[in-house]
Amino acid sequence: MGPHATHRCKDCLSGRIMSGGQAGRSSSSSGFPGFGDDMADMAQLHNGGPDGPQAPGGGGPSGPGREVPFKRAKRCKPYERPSSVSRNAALDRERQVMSMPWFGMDIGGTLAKLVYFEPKDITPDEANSEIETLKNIRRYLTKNSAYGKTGHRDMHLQMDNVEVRGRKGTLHFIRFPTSEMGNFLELAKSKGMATLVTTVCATGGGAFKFEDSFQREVNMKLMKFDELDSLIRGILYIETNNPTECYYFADPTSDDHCQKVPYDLSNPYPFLLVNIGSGVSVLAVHGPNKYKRITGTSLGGGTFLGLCCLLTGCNTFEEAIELATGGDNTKVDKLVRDIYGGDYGKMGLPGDLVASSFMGMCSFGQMNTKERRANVSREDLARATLVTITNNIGSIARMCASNEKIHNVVFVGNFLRVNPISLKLLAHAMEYWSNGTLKALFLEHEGYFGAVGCLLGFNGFLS
Ligand SMILES: Nc1ncnc2c1ncn2[C@@H]1O[C@H](COP(=O)(O)OP(=O)(O)OP(=O)(O)O)[C@@H](O)[C@H]1O
Ligand SMILES: CC(C)(CO)[C@@H](O)C(=O)NCCC(=O)O
Repeated sequence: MGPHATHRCKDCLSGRIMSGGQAGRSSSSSGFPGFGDDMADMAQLHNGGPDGPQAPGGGGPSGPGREVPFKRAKRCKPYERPSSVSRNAALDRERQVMSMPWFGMDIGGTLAKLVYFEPKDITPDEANSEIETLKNIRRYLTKNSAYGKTGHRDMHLQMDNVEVRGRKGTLHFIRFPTSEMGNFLELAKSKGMATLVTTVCATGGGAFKFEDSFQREVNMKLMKFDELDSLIRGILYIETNNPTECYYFADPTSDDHCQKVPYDLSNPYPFLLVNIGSGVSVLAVHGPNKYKRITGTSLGGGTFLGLCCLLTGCNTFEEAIELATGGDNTKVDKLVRDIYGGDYGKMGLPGDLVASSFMGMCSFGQMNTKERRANVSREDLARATLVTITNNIGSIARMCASNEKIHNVVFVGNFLRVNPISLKLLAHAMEYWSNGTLKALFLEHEGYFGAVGCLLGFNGFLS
């Protein structure tokens, strides 16, 4: 589609974006088959530290001041024979983590993601010696799809017959709002978790925030992992284990011809990774242990949900997306053609491009603003909010990809859950504004990679 063509896709409307390895299988000294000792290196390599103060301009992308150039992998320390005390502590750790049940948890700003590994290769001896509590927990998790009022198992994402830490089994994917952590811990307690000696692998900000509550309420130790290390590790693992994990959209703007097409991501590097959670992190990934966080923005999925609730009175993400699906952002936004009467041809800006988000709502925007406001529905407001947030993220992603000279842009995070409008908008934007040189890629397990990555990890834990 050329710059002057009209953008007619109902999913995108005028929401065009402006301006725009394989997981290791080797055995390792950790004793966890499938994982090398690369996590420790990874922790040293990445720029995972806190970002420093918010850049001026508030919600915009965190600026170049936050960039930290690639650090070279530190050389391994010369081998020192571990003392018997530290050896015992390490063995203790390993024993705790290896004892079932195996969970990986990513406790984010909005959603907590819990990945449960159900072993399917249990020997008769093991089955006999397994305590009742453990059997009950397994039954409870695998036979239900809802837990309490707000916990859900995403059954369509379940992965059977996978290998984790040398065992064969099934991965189950469960989520609940982080705000319900108190109830989650209550539930875990009521199922007898506190009677098991358990260490849970955990990541995300909540692994730090809720560490004491886990210990106090359910006698669980958290083995903490960095969220971005875990994210990448999880992506590589799931991509390796699911041949249809990665896809792109062919013809994203066409209602009739738009198609989801599988994409082979087995040689992924380099790629730009855009994680759209409550906030957004943008990473340049050059190898399994080699990445940097380029930038981020606080205008993310949390912003969409917050603004949408304020503007429309809706209460859930699902409701917000449903409203947006029936809305028209051109009733709310000001388009290039509202300013130019048509295209701004010299700069390649088509008339149906959003020139200014939400400007149609403000008093100096239009002569007939009052009537216009009266004509705007909740659906239109939801759509405009979704398009605004998506466009902004797309624009940042595009600039980062071009600065880093990277062509594949992988979008993940739960903002993309049940959200084909944003998926297609991002797909179109990457392609259109790069003259076809950038490709937007998406992954089926959207928001679960961090939880999977830390379930797999052992080396590289933070404490
Ligand atoms: N059922 C849901 N409830 C709330 N938000 C949802 C839901 N489903 C999808 N979302 C969207 O996903 C976003 C959270 O995504 P995700 O779980 O990837 O991030 P997070 O880990 O909570 O946040 P962060 O990584 O920034 O700490 C929400 O802000 C919202 O836009
Ligand atoms: C703070 C995190 C990393 C928590 O997951 C995420 O919400 C984020 O990347 N926020 C954007 C922060 C910024 O760079 O402006």
